[in-house]
Amino acid sequence: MAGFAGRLARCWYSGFLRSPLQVPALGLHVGGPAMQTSQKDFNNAVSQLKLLKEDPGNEVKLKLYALYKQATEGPCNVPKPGMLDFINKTKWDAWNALGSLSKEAARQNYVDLVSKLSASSESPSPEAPAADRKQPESDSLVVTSGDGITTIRLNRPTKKNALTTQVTPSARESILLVLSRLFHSKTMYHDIIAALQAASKDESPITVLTGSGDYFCSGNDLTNFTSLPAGGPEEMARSSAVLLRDFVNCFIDFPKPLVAVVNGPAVGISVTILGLFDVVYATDRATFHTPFSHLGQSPEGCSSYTFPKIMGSSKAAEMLLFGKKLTAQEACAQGLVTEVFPDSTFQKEVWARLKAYSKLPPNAMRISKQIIRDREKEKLHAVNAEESNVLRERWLSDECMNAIASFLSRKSKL
Ligand SMILES: CCCCCCCCCCC/C=C/C(=O)SCCNC(=O)CCNC(=O)[C@H](O)C(C)(C)COP(=O)(O)OP(=O)(O)OC[C@H]1O[C@@H](n2cnc3c(N)ncnc32)[C@H](O)[C@@H]1OP(=O)(O)O
Repeated sequence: MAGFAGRLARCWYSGFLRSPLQVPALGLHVGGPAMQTSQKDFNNAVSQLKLLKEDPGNEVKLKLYALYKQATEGPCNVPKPGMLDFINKTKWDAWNALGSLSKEAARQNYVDLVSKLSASSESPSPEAPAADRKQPESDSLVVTSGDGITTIRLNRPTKKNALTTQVTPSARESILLVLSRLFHSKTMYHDIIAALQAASKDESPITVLTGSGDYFCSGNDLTNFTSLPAGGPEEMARSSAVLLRDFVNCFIDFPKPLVAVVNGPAVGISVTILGLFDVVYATDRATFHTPFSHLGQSPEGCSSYTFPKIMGSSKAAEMLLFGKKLTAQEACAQGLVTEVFPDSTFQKEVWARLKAYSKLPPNAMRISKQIIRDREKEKLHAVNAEESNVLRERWLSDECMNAIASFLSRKSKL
């Protein structure tokens, strides 16, 4: 007890417990020296936010939004938006969660949060940009070329490289712009399409898709479903089906050797498109999971056609209908993966091999790919169109809505 009291006292004196109460969900101060922040400090923080070099992520942006509203308007005083108005409901929830926090305390929390973000965005990034970094379409996707290889790297490691339709805002965007861009604009899917189109015409003989961090990709970002456009769910489903079809078409039509360097687990659409790659190298840590039924959805990426062809109809059904997760070794035995490498040597071995392959005559490789793939293209486009149409319906189903709501409320994980 004495030890605990001593530690408590030391914490108190070192300022750790300066603010005696906290709102647990957001980790916010609600008392103590909060009253000392002036309107000027607050205005400075609002300006400072515009200079951030890195996207703080949607969760932090929501906190900032809520604190800004509380600091300027006081406790939430507007009616709760409807169930399907996901975005406004999420914003309302964040603001409402601040309860009766005073305007002064909200100002203090806002200033503290911005100053923390500014400090961390000034420290050097752990992944320094490669010297040959070419066209960063956004921070979520990094495209580099070198050694005869163009590498398209999914770069949202904190979200397991989920494919978002929300844009990573670049530096110098005002809070209003940051918030408005939370909703719609160019997406990671569009960035990948653009990167593939550029790579199809560039000098590199080989193109690679890989991920940053411990995941290859966790599939479609399920929070994409919260961005309801003006036309409501029907419009969201319609435009998403068009986006999906265009996205998959780029893989079907890609003219050069396309290699997946699967650096960790892969989920959903990042698994299904593998059937459209020429070669798939995987670390032994990778797993392959298509939980479409769990999500009330259905197969895409031409997997309803390529998977039965690659692994036989019954193995394909176990993955696509029942969501059986394959280990890297199983995926290799079933033909989805070309070769599995020990995680400790994965990067070294794979890149050395790809560098050697990239020295092969590029035209010969393109022509060989054409002969192998061309007779299937028409069929693949038809399958892609059909899968996208079926998904359009699925996205409006209760099964799908409930599964997404469940993930968003953190009740379910795969
Ligand atoms: C209608 C709108 C669509 C518009 C676009 C259409 C375009 C085509 C769409 C094609 C259809 C695609 C289908 C699919 O891909 S289905 C597969 C979807 N993916 C999932 O269901 C995976 C969900 N994630 C998880 O189950 C777990 O996060 C996972 C097992 C991947 C990892 O678990 P772990 O415990 O290791 O890590 P965390 O859960 O703590 O994850 C860290 C943070 O990352 C967030 N995260 C991870 N994956 C996703 C995701 N797919 N969507 C959204 N967010 C994701 C996770 O929430 C954590 O975030 P926080 O730190 O903020 O909590």
